[in-house]
Amino acid sequence: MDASWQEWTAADAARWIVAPVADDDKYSRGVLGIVAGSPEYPGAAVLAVEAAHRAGLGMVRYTGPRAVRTAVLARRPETVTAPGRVQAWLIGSGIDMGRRSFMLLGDLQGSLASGLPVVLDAGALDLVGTHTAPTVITPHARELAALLASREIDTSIAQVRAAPAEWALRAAKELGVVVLLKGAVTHVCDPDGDRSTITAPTHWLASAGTGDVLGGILGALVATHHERLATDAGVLTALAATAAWVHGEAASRATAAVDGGPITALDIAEAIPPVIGALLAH
Ligand SMILES: NC(=O)C1=CN([C@@H]2O[C@H](COP(=O)(O)OP(=O)(O)OC[C@H]3O[C@@H](n4cnc5c(N)ncnc54)[C@H](OP(=O)(O)O)[C@@H]3O)[C@@H](O)[C@H]2O)[C@@H](O)CC1
Ligand SMILES: Nc1ncnc2c1ncn2[C@@H]1O[C@H](COP(=O)(O)OP(=O)(O)O)[C@@H](O)[C@H]1O
Repeated sequence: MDASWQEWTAADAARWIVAPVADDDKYSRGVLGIVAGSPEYPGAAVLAVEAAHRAGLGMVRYTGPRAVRTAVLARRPETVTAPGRVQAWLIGSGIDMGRRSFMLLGDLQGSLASGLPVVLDAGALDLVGTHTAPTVITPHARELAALLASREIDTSIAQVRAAPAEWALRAAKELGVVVLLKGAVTHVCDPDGDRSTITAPTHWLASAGTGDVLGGILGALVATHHERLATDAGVLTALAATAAWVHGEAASRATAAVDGGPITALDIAEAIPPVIGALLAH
């Protein structure tokens, strides 16, 4: 691998975790708007919302389809389902690009037009480049290959899997956004040359929904740092690397709690708070 890729550490991550102070309220801490989940994939919204709450932020607003809202509220009644102001967006998880309704597309485009920092995942990845908001995309190898192919950049899943560092960097430069390319080693980079790897501490992560949990963690970190992001969009890269580190560490703790046995995406979300606590004490 290129020597300029550095492994993100606990000490690096600890710099990006903030706890509330006396004059904070739920709004100053950051509100994350989530446009995710669908009748086909309601669980993705539940997982992203759960992870965002567990990572620590002021509020989550979720205004998706009624059936999905019901599922989200059953798991996390703290979630606000009325529309309103937010400081950051997580969009696309659990959405099938090919089945987006006119209304949903309007919601996605509205989020992007807000100019607020945005985490673009799964079914919203094709919208990258249609706006100027500070953006981080969170594809896995198949999604990155499809996205690049749609921009007439000739590649394949096999090529992305064989050289993830190169393709993540190429995508960041061509698309002008922060790229978090998921895998057993996650690559985070931006067009300015910042680049980090996060090596997953456990392969039990390879199960359905863990990417949705990562999106929730990252969305929460972005919302929490909204004031800094308003003047310095460059910190998005560090926030993305921190989210991947927290995700891996939560998975590590979750499997350790079951003697190294299997874990689910929800187990990972539930293991986030002690990871945040340990980073605050770091
Ligand atoms: N709980 C939830 O709500 C969850 C919701 N989720 C949401 O789902 C959405 C899609 O995300 P994704 O990454 O899974 O799909 P995607 O990149 O389009 O790849 C599809 C490819 O997989 C392949 N394939 C399928 N079955 C296969 C098999 N048995 N064995 C081998 N291959 C198989 C299939 O190949 P094919 O069958 O066409 O040959 C196709 O190429 C996304 O919005 C995400 O957020 C997920 O997070 C999970 C939890
Ligand atoms: N073999 C593996 N070892 C460790 N981590 C993995 C492995 N495969 C995938 N992951 C991690 O698991 C998560 C899977 O996310 P994603 O592919 O979006 O799944 P889903 O769409 O089901 O949520 C990512 O964070 C990725 O880095």
